[in-house]
Amino acid sequence: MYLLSKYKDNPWMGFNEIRRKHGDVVGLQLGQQKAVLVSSAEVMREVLLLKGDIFCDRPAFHRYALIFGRDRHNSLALCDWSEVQKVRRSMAQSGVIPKYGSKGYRNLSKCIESEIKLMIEETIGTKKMFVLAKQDVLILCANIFMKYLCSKKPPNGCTKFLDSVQKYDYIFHDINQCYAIDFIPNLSVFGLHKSYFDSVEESAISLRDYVEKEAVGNRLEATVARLETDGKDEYEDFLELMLEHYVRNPSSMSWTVCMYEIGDLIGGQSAVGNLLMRLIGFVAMNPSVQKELYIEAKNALKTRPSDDDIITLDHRPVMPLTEASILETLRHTSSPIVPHVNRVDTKLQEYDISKGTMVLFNTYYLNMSPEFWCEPQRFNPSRFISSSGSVSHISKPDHFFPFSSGRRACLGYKMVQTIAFTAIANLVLNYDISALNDEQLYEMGRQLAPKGCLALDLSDKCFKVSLSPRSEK
Ligand code: HEM
Repeated sequence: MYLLSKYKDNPWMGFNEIRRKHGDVVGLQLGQQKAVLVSSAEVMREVLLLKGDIFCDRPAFHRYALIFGRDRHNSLALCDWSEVQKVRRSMAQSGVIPKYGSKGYRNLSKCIESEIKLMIEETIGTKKMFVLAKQDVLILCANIFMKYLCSKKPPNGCTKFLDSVQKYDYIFHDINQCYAIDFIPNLSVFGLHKSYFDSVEESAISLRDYVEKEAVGNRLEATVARLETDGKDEYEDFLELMLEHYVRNPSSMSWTVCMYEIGDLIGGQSAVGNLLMRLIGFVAMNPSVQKELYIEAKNALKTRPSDDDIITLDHRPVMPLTEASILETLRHTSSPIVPHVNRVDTKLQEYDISKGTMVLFNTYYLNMSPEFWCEPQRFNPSRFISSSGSVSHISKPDHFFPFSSGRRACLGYKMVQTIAFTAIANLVLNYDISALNDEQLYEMGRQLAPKGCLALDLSDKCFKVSLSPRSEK
């Protein structure tokens, strides 16, 4: 803890020092918590894949419980592995990882396109420069998530909806932090962070209420009515799929678990919003990359014209650089894998790992070390492009897995890739994106420096960019 506290601004530098001194598998005692730091792709694969059935639980941080009704097992991402988790994970998978060409995929691409089109129509008509803030990006993503998962379109300016967007981001920001009290729960007797934790819990309770009343509303009654009249397995959206499962198998998932599941997935809006804002920031700071992205988008529309001159998911195969700009943002973000915990005594390489040890993954080292990447600090999407003849395609090295792997791997990667792709492609096609002024440029550089955390500063403190409509497309 002492060594890590030396690197308050970026604890990953502390992890790197530990790796340099002691190797790829290092046992740590973090307060009352036994932990092991792993820093090689080979050992990570041992944890995530080879012994995925052993390292499948999560740490029991009190903070996690506060967000989920005082029981972290209500959460999709922070619970231990269980029969309920198996069921709700596979259900979530069919909702947020729709197969290419399926009805779900077509529905997702329609939701994304209509929201992006709306944003462009509302802003481009003015032909004036405007300021884009993180809140705008979060609202765009929240609209897509609500529409796709629950077929809901909150009215413009709806205060309950705007409040939920802000609260989801607040909770997301908190989950991405790490506190000494997580590892030394006894510190709570000193009332450390009490008012802050109270406000996190309050926001989480209010979001739970929002989900049940506004996102779900009367859909349970509607699902029951549909099943009684036609009984067909045709569901409209993820919410209906989940409610249908609840009606048919009430003993396999409680109502509370269902409400947290849909709430967790709607909350994915904040992860996508923060990543997209990062990508927009990187594009603003790197005009030469922006120019290449613009040319790629313009050419894609020429070879595959679309209604309304919008870049759609159908353009993905001919826009590898745009795809690569998302990967490069993920590399720079170096968001950590949520810690895993082993449920029985086991071994990692030749080391004994006792039951209940928390595994920390040194993804920062794998993503930012000059041992693995040429000029790792540079934002250079082309590093993910390979060419065979005149055809370019994406190629990812084996040590890069931003969404993790195995039975607890991220469920949101398709939402991230599809939304971020369509949004950035249409933004660069229509606008020149730049820093607002020198002060904002400095802030952007500071906030985008790799720190192993996906959450940007909260909306009121986050950098802003300027968008000037292009004179020609
Ligand atoms: C840039 C955005 C995102 C990144 C970098 C990211 C990354 C990750 C990582 C590294 C994990 C941990 C995997 C593990 O422990 O092995 C994870 C878990 C998870 N992610 Fe994401 N994620 C993102 C967005 C999303 C979105 C948009 C959603 C929902 C739609 C989502 C849903 C989940 C869930 C449910 C889990 C927990 C899975 C489980 O524990 O079984 N993620 N994510």
